[in-house]
Amino acid sequence: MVFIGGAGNMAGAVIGGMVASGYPADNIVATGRDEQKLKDFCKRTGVHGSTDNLAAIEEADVVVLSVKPQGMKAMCESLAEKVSARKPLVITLAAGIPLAAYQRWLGAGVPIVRAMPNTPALVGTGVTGLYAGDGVTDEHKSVATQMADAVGIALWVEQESGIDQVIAVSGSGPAYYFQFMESMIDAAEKAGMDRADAERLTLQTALGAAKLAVAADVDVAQLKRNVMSPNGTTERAIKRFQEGGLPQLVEQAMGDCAARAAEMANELDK
Ligand SMILES: NC(=O)C1=CN([C@@H]2O[C@H](COP(=O)(O)OP(=O)(O)OC[C@H]3O[C@@H](n4cnc5c(N)ncnc54)[C@H](OP(=O)(O)O)[C@@H]3O)[C@@H](O)[C@H]2O)C=CC1
Ligand SMILES: O=C(O)[C@@H]1CCC=N1
Repeated sequence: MVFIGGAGNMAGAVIGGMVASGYPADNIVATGRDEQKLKDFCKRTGVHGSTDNLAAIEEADVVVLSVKPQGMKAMCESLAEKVSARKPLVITLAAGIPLAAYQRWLGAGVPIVRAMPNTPALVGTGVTGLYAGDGVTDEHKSVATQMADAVGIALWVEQESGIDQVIAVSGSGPAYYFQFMESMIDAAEKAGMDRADAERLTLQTALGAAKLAVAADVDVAQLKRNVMSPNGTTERAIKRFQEGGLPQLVEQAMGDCAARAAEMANELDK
């Protein structure tokens, strides 16, 4: 499996998670332009590295594309001849680029899966949304599912627009939680707590809440009520969140996120 842009944030997290889960590092090649960065990454993970994309994909059955959306067209066009001749399974991790664009850039008939992972893949708790284009076989789907399962949970969506919904929930979602944690840490420090203590307590609380929510047989609304004593402290805090419009704000932010993914598709060089 060859990851183009493999030492980057997203592919690096997927590769790190795959290797940690037992996938043989020897079967993975990461490519990049920055030789030192690639070297450090390969040393850390045990995978092979190359600064030559064309040489790296020479015999690849699976090519994972993980460069920034802005660099995707040029990168695909540079691989097109080889990819359209050999037709490996191409899995793209990019947000905001529709399958139709890859078909233009790589040539028709190449099996392409759009995958939308998230960075918690690095610690095996990732979420990957998947969408299969034309010509993707069950065998291809099982390869993509295996990659996703190795680093967390997978969800196949039926419509390509489902990928934008996945981005709004889980692709970008880790950053929403990091923002919330950052705000809690800042507030606790402002209130007089030592920053390191604030960080430790905030992170453990986030971890505990997520673990409890996954394990519990009641929904998150009930778990929230379980923390709220009538006329107690939590009720006062939650009232402030609700009066401040947090639920609406979350809905708007997720809407903006999905809208940005759709907008990015219109900004592509044709
Ligand atoms: N970050 C995230 O949480 C998520 C990102 N994504 C998607 O993943 C993709 C990558 O994002 P992210 O990892 O954040 O970005 P990064 O910039 O961290 O990673 C991109 C990598 O691509 C490499 N690269 C760029 N051009 C080339 C090229 N021509 N040949 C080989 N390698 C190249 C860069 O290497 P070098 O520095 O050596 O140039 C860099 O390491 C994006 O398309 C994004 O939409 C999807 C889900 C979540
Ligand atoms: O912010 C972005 O565009 C990428 C896609 C999902 C998470 N990061």
